[in-house]
Amino acid sequence: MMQQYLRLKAQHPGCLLLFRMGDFYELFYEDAEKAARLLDLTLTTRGQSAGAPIPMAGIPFHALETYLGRLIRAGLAVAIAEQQGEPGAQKGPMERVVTRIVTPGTLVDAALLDERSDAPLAALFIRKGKMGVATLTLASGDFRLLVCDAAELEAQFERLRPAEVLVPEDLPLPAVLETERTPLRRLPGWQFDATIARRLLTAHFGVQNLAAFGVEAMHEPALAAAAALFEYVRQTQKSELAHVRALRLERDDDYLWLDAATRRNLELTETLRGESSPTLFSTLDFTRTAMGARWLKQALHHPQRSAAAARERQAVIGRLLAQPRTLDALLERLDGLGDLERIAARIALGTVRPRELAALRASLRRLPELRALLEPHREVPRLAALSDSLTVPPEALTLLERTLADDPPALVRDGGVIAPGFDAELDELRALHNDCGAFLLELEARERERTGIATLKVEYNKVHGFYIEVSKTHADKVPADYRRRQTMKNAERFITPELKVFEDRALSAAERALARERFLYEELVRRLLAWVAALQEAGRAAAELDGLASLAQAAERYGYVAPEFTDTPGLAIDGGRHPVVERQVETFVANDVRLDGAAQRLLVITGPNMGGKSTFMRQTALIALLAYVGAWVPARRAVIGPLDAIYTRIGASDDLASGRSTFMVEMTEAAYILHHASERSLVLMDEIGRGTSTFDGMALAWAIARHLHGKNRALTLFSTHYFELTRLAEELEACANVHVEAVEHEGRVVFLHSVREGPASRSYGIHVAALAGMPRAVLTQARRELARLEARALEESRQPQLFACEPTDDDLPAEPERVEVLPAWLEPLADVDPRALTLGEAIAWFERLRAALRAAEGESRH
Ligand SMILES: Nc1ncnc2c1ncn2[C@@H]1O[C@H](COP(=O)(O)OP(=O)(O)OP(=O)(O)O)[C@@H](O)[C@H]1O
Repeated sequence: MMQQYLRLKAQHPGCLLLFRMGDFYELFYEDAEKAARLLDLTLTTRGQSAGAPIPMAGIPFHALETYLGRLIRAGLAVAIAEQQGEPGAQKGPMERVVTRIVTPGTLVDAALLDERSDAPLAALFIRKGKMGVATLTLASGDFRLLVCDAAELEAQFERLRPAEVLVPEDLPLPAVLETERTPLRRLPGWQFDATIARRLLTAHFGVQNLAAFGVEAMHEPALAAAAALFEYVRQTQKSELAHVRALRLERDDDYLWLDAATRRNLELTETLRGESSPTLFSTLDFTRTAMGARWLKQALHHPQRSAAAARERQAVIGRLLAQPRTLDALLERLDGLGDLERIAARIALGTVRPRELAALRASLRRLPELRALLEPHREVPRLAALSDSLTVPPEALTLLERTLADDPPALVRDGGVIAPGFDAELDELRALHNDCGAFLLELEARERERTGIATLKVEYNKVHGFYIEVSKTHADKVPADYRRRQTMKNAERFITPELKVFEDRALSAAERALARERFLYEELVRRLLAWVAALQEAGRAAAELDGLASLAQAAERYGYVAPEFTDTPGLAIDGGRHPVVERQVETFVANDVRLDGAAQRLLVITGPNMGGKSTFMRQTALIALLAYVGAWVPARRAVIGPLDAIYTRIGASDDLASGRSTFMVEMTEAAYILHHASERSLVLMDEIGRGTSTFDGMALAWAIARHLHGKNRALTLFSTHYFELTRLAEELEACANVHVEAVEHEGRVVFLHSVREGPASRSYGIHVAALAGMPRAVLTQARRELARLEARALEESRQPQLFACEPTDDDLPAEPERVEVLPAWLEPLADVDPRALTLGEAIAWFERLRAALRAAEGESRH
């Protein structure tokens, strides 16, 4: 038996092997140790190997799914070996065969899969700085290829969020993958071969060559990845993947580019802490089906570049909002609609369960109503297309209605899956089983009459089966065709040829009925294969309808508007709000933002901590993103120009795992942006430079801002706590200052959260620290130190400026003019006795003076 175990183990390297032994799945050696640790199982031993006891752990067979779920979530691949044949039927150990391999990226089982998320299997191949990616979502059949820069690895990872990744053994692991929690499988390098892929894929899709899918020479690296991926899936699924019907090439310019940091920072589907709420998705999600939820997540992660595509979706939302009754009826029909997409995949893989087919039948009954609902709105092009996609040939429903029982059990082996009246043989077997009692009574009456023994009984027990019992007193009346089965004290038990035939049939009827059902069920699934493509398409359409209806409901409840698109780069948002934060606070202060390529492409945002800078920047990005998703947006009005990417550098997070300091992460991300951002990119820079010493940080922030303005010419929101950076507006042609407003009230800061033109007047850091409950002594000391620093700064300001700008070709510094007028509010100063002032009052005057000077400078420029 151990030899058998070791052979199976060797055939499935990289898998945890669950080895069926009676009522348990056993694990041995390291597998046992690993499983005992992960699943909290008792580790025992069995037999010996090379003098040492063999570690063993077991899982009761009926709890397999639960334990399997935990192993898969821990990233393991599991092979399950079942016993074959009857126990004791052959000599030696029972035959065992691996019947199922479950890996995180190839899950299709409803019990193990997250209903509301898709996580594909991905394969990577990197050569000469180019990365080929192949992904397959087995549960829906979605198969894609992509070629991109190897440097985009992390961003692609964040976008695709694969459940499992296949990489060639000989690939030096990029740092990102080393720290990834996603399970990695290293496969032999030769499996990553574009020639093999061409052969496999042309055969699979039944085409001469892959040109039909747009595959060209440049896609070689992705094909190499696809070869390994296909082989892996075929091996683990032992299936032909009939539901993988097309290959989609992803192009970099299909979608708005969101780098890894941006996806995380904008908290699209996961908060920075890794929770699922509150996020953009959790806020907008009113979907009624799991398919709809998956569609919406996917849509939020893939804003399209094309304004035309966005407008199509917008139009659907608009129509649903204009026709509340249609929307209500639509929601009612979507409620409880089965997961057509995944059911279709399971049909193709031959793993679909009876209840899922019952759900499919119920859903197919509803599709015509859903379609009828959309018919009157055919002039909205997307609705017409969705309505057309909801068509599944009626034969599929007819077949299910005839074949499948009304309320089938969860598993085929429970019996009762096939409808009565569908199959004569099955009906007869079932009748035989059910009519047992009647037959026996009838036989008893007949035999009594024939033998004249009034006490004759026909009975059954488990050990001896059916028998006719005659008391000893009547032994002489027993007919010649009775065969003795058992002798009792006072009676004899007999069997007749007729009863024997009945016995054989009755006992095996139940078993045969079950076998017949299994056969008919498999036949049903095979016949359903013909409609897999139609079901997939209907599923996708229902998912999109559900997703768009969800966006419509969000728009309605939260008061969103349809954004407009323009061809001129820039953003003009009136009364913009942060979709998630506005749900968390009592009153949200709406803000405007204007960015355009020519006059104002760099906004320097200053103001106190907690003032709302990050919220303002993020909401701008979210509104732009939602616009290209095709959703309505939280604003009074929004006009959005063409965008190719959103980049963010927000917050400082230590990347301890890869040994990069906060500052290193910050600079790496910033460098990436400077290398990639274009005139059509929206860039958010939040407090860049704060990870290093003040002067270093300030100098870097200053140079980065100038680069974004002059070289990238990107649409940039640049928040900073370096007040010196507000001077950029004087030097750069398309730079302006805004600040988040806060007022002091009785020695405390009150945040108004409104964004105003011009720079902030001072840093409220110490007040915020007070709000945070900093000890008084520390605050007092800080105030003193601030005063000292400011005094020194005043001194230094008489010396040459720290960051006097050297004129460059692209920015002509505008020489600020001095204003010689004293504003009215300064007049009371004339009456103040400096010696009577407290230090705090003196600082306050000093601050006001400085702010006034700056404001005056600003005004004179305008
Ligand atoms: N426009 C707004 N209306 C109402 N509340 C807001 C608004 N903007 C921000 N807030 C509230 O203020 C809090 C702080 O905002 P935010 O994180 O944007 O500040 P910040 O200026 O970026 O601070 P820090 O510099 O410390 O990161 C938010 O969590 C939110 O509760």
